[in-house]
Amino acid sequence: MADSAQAQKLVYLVTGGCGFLGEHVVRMLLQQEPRLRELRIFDLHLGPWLEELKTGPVQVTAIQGDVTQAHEVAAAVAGAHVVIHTAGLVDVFGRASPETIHEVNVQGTQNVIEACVQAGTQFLVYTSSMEVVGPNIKGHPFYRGNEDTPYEAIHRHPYPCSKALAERLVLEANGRKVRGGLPLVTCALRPTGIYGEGHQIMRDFYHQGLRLGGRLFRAVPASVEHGRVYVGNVAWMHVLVARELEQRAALMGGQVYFCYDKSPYKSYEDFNMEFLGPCGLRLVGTRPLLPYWLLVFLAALNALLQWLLRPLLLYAPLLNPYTLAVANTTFTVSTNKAQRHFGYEPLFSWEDSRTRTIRWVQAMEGSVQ
Ligand SMILES: NC(=O)C1=CN([C@@H]2O[C@H](COP(=O)(O)OP(=O)(O)OC[C@H]3O[C@@H](n4cnc5c(N)ncnc54)[C@H](O)[C@@H]3O)[C@@H](O)[C@H]2O)C=CC1
Ligand SMILES: C[C@@H](CO)CCC[C@@H](C)[C@H]1CC[C@H]2[C@@H]3[C@H](O)CC4=CC(=O)CC[C@]4(C)[C@H]3CC[C@]12C
Repeated sequence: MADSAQAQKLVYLVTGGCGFLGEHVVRMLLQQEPRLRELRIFDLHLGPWLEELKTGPVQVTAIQGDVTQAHEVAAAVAGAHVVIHTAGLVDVFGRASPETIHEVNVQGTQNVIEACVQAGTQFLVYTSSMEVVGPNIKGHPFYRGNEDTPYEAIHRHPYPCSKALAERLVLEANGRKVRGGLPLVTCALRPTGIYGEGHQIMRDFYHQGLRLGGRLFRAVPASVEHGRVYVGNVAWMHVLVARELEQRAALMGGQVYFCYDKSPYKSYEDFNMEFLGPCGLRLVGTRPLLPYWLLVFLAALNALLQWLLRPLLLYAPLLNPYTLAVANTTFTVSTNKAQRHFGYEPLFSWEDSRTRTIRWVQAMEGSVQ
């Protein structure tokens, strides 16, 4: 693939290319992959920003489609050299049913794999998640762990269950013969909590803080550390993996890589304050204002209300037993596997990542109602 005769010859497909991460992957590919001829962006909902990309040298093809529909996926994959599969239903709030989460995240991924096999597409990069590992239902900490750190990964929630199943499908598909007889080369990237421009939960916290008079109230102890990674670096890692998979198929095929960078280890809330603080918000309390047992009670109450109200309306607050458990369990990654296997170094320093995210939050101010 790296040979110069193939300059501007490659066709890439990004599923979920209009999502938070997907948009960064799309833009990163256009900036950093000189061999691109065509970039296909497949998503359930296409963004208007795609129009501006269509004037560049690379053919940008927007495809409105659903990963659960095998024929739509097959049509999008036909003729692609590389597929980056980021599409997924990211729902830990109970907005979608467990069946829908499974259908999109697991069946959707199976459809992508089968489409690669049928079309003769040899390279598949899958966006997995740290949630495939943990935090587990027992709340065991994962402290500075790497891809080989033993951890009891036991899940009940539909989202991590679906990501774990889908990741397994992708890894097991490595080596399958695709049309034409060549082996499929797959690999899975596991971001920790992604942040950066476009992050919906950061947006929600910002607006909540404004509604509360510029304050947010600490709910999680500052000692609980949460792994975070800048979206630009996650996108860069996807682009690099896609680029290196052919040359290093024997090493990288069937492997998992945590997505990491130099973002500091902090609690979820303290980390968010790195951006929300300079935008005028204040985190009240050096300790959680409410005792943990009360938060557990409120989270359980929210779950009960969600269930009771379901026939009438969708009640899906941020706080539920699962999000409380995740936010209260240390999960941090310390690894250099991506650097060793394919030369990954973060493209954005922590200072750049922070500045970019702050600028994005500041730009939102104008749009606050
Ligand atoms: N946001 C985070 O902190 C993390 C996200 N991830 C993974 O990264 C990937 C992207 O996540 P985000 O960008 O945060 O979410 P997102 O919700 O912003 O993006 C997902 C995209 O997939 C599309 N999509 C959903 N269902 C689809 C379907 N049936 N057919 C076609 N497209 C569909 C959505 O329209 C959306 O554009 C997901 O696979 C997620 O599991 C992994 C770790 C952390
Ligand atoms: C107790 C609340 C009071 O402020 C704080 C609630 C914060 C939660 C909504 C988030 C805390 C940790 C987040 C998750 C984590 O970053 C790992 C994730 C990986 C993914 O693949 C998808 C998103 C998420 C599950 C992410 C979701 C939001 C949190 C639970």
